[in-house]
Amino acid sequence: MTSTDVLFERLAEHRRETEAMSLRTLFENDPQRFARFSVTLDDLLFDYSKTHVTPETIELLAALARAADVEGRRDAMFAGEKINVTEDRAVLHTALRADADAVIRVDGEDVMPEVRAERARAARFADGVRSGALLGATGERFTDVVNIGIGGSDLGPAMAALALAPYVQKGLRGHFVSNVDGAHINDTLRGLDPTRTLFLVASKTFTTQETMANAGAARRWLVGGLGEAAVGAHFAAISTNVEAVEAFGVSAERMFRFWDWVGGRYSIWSAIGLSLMILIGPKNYEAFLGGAREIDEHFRTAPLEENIPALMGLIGIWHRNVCGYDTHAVLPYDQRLARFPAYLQQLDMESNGKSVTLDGAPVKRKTGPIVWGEPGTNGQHAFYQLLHQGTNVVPTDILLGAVPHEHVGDQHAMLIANGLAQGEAFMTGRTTEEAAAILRTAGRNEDEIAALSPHKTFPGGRPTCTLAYRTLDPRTLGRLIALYEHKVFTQGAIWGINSFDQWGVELGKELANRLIPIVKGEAGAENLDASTRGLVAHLQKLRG
Ligand SMILES: O=P(O)(O)OC[C@H]1O[C@](O)(CO)[C@@H](O)[C@@H]1O
Repeated sequence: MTSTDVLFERLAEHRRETEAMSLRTLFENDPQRFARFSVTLDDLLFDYSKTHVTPETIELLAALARAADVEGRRDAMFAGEKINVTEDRAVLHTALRADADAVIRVDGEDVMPEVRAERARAARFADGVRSGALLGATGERFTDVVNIGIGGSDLGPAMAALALAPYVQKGLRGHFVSNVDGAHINDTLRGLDPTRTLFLVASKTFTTQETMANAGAARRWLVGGLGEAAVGAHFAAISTNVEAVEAFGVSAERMFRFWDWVGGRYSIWSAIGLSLMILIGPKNYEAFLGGAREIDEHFRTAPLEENIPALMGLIGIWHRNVCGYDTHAVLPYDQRLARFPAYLQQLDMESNGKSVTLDGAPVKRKTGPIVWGEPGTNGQHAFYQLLHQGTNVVPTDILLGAVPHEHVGDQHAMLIANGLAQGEAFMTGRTTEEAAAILRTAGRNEDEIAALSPHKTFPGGRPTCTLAYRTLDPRTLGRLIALYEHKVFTQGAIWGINSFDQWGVELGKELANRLIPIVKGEAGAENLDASTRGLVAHLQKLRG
């Protein structure tokens, strides 16, 4: 048995000893509970007191992190070691937001001069679009920026452009096309004017089927409107694959590079963020990077017991491996974070949805949970019923911003009150006796009370972590993303998996490529399994 196995066993035993104690009791027994189980970092507050942890739980979890050498692995990542072993790559999204004078080496070479130079090029381009120095082929100013990408080349900029809408320059609109479904590009282009539209083709590999198909469609649309000669002025590309970009016909000065040591789901900090940089401006984009840098510094230096992303990861381990909860809901009480749960799905599930350890052996325990969520208060009227009374316990993260960008009556107070109320309700629940007492006060008779009170009982004890911040500005968005990145890192290190590859997406891609000619009727279906063959035949019949 390894030292981590021993600690997992001790955690299981500790869980058995403490499970019966309700969250209510934990609060009653310890007036210092909130102070004990919350951490602040400037305006940011991470409150994990509404989870079933005691000082001993945190001690054991921190010991587990130390036994798994989370700190050593963290330092190896920041130092540019090739911790993505299956792809033989460094993992250095942190270099993209590092200090101005940082020196970070990969294979002995300082990558920072190139990082800075490429960001400066992107900033010049963004400024050119924003100021009107860079115009379309007919001399019009760009008003619409269409990012064409998918996964990490879409979710980050799309999520962030919505989150930072108050910072978008007036007169500029961002659009994000990802799905290979032609409806997506079609609906986006409808209503756009080619003379004022700039396309950014964003793809790390520049081979991704969806992106290449959509880029081709955009090119045809533009050529249809303005002719072939206009392509150069209306397209830019972001990729690690110089040759493929050139082959697509984008000139070198319209190509923005990043490097194989930036994972797709960690690439918002690279030129993949160009659409965001154009929309909010290089200065705001720098503040966004700066926010992430603050969290990097905190993650690198704070002791595990006061380290917010490490604690987020450890509490996630507690919920996943010790309490046995399968999913994790992220509930931002901040409408502009509507796409944040989707962004985190890729970050967390593509990183930690793994079944083998770094050396290829089967994992000994469950890895990444299913991550999902919707902004509050919308989710309250959809799936919270299950969160409160369902048979699955779902740990939640509630995100709360103190200061809104706009003041619409007293709606912000209503929003915050709802977020706080849900955390409180998840925690305290309502006993059957309490439900009965409320019914009695409402004048119900004893038969009605007996019939109704079980339905009006809330088990409570449903764990919540709350992240509160001043306002959703570029710096804060950078901090929030980096917190979750390092949370995912902490968990991957404890599970001993590679959080930086994504081989699990390959099989579906291969099979789709094999099926395209079959679906088009250009190849026979005889080698397919009976179900897929039957489905192809049915769809072909419907397609006529
Ligand atoms: O940027 P690319 O190379 O087009 O890849 C897009 C996405 O596809 C994936 O490889 C998964 O299919 C993601 O990891 C990545 O973010």
